[in-house]
Amino acid sequence: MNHPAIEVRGVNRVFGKGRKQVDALSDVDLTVADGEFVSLIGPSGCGKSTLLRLVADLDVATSGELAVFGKSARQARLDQEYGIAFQQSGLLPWRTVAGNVELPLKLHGVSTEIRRRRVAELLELVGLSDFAKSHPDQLSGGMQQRVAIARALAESPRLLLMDEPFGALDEITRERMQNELVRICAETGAAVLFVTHSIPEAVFLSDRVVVMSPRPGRITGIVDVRADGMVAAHDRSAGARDEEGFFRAVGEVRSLLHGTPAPAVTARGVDSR
Ligand SMILES: Nc1ncnc2c1ncn2[C@@H]1O[C@H](COP(=O)(O)OP(=O)(O)OP(=O)(O)O)[C@@H](O)[C@H]1O
Repeated sequence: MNHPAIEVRGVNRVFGKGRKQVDALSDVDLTVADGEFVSLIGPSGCGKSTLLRLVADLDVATSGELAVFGKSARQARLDQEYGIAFQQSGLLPWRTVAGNVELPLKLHGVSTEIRRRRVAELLELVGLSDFAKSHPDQLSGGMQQRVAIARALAESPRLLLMDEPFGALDEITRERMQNELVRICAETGAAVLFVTHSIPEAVFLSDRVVVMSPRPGRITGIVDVRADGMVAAHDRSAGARDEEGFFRAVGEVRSLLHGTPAPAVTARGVDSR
């Protein structure tokens, strides 16, 4: 049986005790299918990063169940089922670009020859073949983020966990990186759980956008961007951002975020009543 990439059931995360208690996540249920791109969006402090960290086995839920490809988060980490990319690229400044990308492979004892081939493939995938010998401080922010994505993909994970990976980039670079990520996901077939503060970014990238409430973080709604006929199922071309359906989806996510009535959306378009 094919397991979903992520299954979260009734997850709660409480930090601290007594007057200092923080209910970060409350009764969260979420399934991310194999190969699906799901974004988490919500106000600051609503628990997006906490949820991602639980999936990545960087933190443990107070209660509830969580599985990654049918395994515990810990087992999935040990089996290198996922790659992680955060807002700060987290590259090691003293290693070259190639040296950074190959690091996970080296740590897992992959032979020099296989590492060399895999790094060449990955750098080609992210368009940085000419920069293998450069150091991170010789690259722009967008290029550094592409190196981080290449590193996250090094072990061919079936799942990518991304926490605002483009948050520190300027708007032009950010859109370019979104286009790149779409292409990389199409080529690798990886599922993605993606945290962002940007509604257009979430709509452009995702199959589904999960909207969370202010603390304690709960899921208040899910916009099924592709299934609701807002953005054509396979259209993630750069031009999709100018389609009417794209704006409808953005409007729907925004109204869920702000708790205002959503415009009625049908498969045929906006219901203007
Ligand atoms: N280790 C911790 N100890 C105590 N409180 C924590 C810890 N980690 C997170 N929190 C609290 O849990 C809540 C959720 O934090 P989290 O970082 O998940 O939010 P977020 O939605 O990712 O926020 P942002 O959009 O600002 O990055 C916040 O109130 C935060 O202060």
